[in-house]
Amino acid sequence: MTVAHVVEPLGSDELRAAHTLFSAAIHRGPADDAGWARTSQLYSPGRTFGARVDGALVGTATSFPSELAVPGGASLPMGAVTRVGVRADHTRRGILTALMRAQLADAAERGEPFTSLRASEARIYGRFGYGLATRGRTVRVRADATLLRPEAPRGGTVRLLARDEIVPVLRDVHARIALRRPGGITRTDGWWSMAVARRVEVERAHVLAAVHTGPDGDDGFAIAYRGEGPEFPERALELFDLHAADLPATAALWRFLLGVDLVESVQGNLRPLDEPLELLLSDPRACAVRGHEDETWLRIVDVPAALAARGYGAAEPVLLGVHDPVLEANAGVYRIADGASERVGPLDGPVRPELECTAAGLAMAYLGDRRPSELVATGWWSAPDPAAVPRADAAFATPAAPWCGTYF
Ligand SMILES: CC(=O)SCCNC(=O)CCNC(=O)[C@H](O)C(C)(C)COP(=O)(O)OP(=O)(O)OC[C@H]1O[C@@H](n2cnc3c(N)ncnc32)[C@H](O)[C@@H]1OP(=O)(O)O
Repeated sequence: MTVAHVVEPLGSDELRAAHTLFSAAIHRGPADDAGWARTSQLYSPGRTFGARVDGALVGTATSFPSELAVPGGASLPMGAVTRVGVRADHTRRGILTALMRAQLADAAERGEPFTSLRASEARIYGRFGYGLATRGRTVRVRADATLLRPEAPRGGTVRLLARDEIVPVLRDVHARIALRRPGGITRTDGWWSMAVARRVEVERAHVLAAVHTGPDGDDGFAIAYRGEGPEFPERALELFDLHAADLPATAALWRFLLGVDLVESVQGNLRPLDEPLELLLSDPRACAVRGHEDETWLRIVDVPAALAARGYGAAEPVLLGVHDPVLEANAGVYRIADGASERVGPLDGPVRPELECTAAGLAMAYLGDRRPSELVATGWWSAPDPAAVPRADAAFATPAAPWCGTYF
């Protein structure tokens, strides 16, 4: 059943109501004044949509401006979509569909070639062209710094930050290093205020924040809290954030965390799939992998711009057909050759594609998370010409697993 609804951008005077609606949709109460003062900063002017039925607000979605690092070193504007919710008595009537369409049209108008989000449930966003583009793993490491192999990279020095240094220092370090890996995104001041400063200043929580200094200055950091809740054993640290420019800095930060007194384990959620913890440890079993989860879902809003912006591995040319019923301007046949991409015709034109995918399927390979061959094998892509599959694998290959590392 669909109902008559209107979707439109919300003014600043309606953001608190939108946030309360979202909070209720995820079974949380409304923010108090102090909480709202923090959390409101994630809302960027003009980027929140509301859906109304008979004048009443029944659905909302917002985004904040960010940049996304793509393979090859470039980064492009991206809308970081968050706080999506529909009132429980209005679900399954097309409200989210209308919000998503409005938001994607808005991103296209703003010239943002991507939107990205973290999904509360994995079945929601594929129909709008989102594909699972980065994944992570949850690891629990026995806390014992002597477990790091003597030959493991040592890095430079690690220092703890005072509470009032945490946000200003880490914001700058993150901005310097976040876009080195495909999938990395920039954070707004509103993000820092909501995600970190709130914990430090409003909740007065104990925060262990450490910075690594390498040969070129500060190049990595970690934020950890005492793990709370039934999933954490006694004396566990929960690693909220660990970004580093390279492996020596990563190893030094882990060595530091594993050596903190009165800590028996350190749990990192959604760590990069290729973070080589087991290779750094003398006892690889000290690192228990507790699960793999989806991290970010990517919507390629402007396929020609996105395909042109990323780098490609050395490969013979590939003709890729992209289908996109939601954003039809993306549909067409793209030729990827000599490290570049161009659209060479419509899907029903004389240039026949060797491989075909949807926007969601393309997003799964775009940052390097999945190889075209695995997507063909599992039916996400089709291969009218199977000989093109290894060529596509070589073209889309990336040296590192894509990873975002920012919760939004
Ligand atoms: C980025 C983020 O903020 S993630 C947080 C998302 N929000 C939540 O999870 C809060 C709780 N849930 C909700 O608010 C709503 O159920 C939403 C936003 C997930 C979906 O809103 P709705 O208005 O019900 O979606 P809509 O009616 O447009 O659904 C479109 C299609 O998606 C399907 N769908 C929607 N939600 C789900 C779901 N959770 N699981 C499976 N299918 C779903 C619908 O069945 C429908 O399919 P159909 O066209 O074949 O009938």
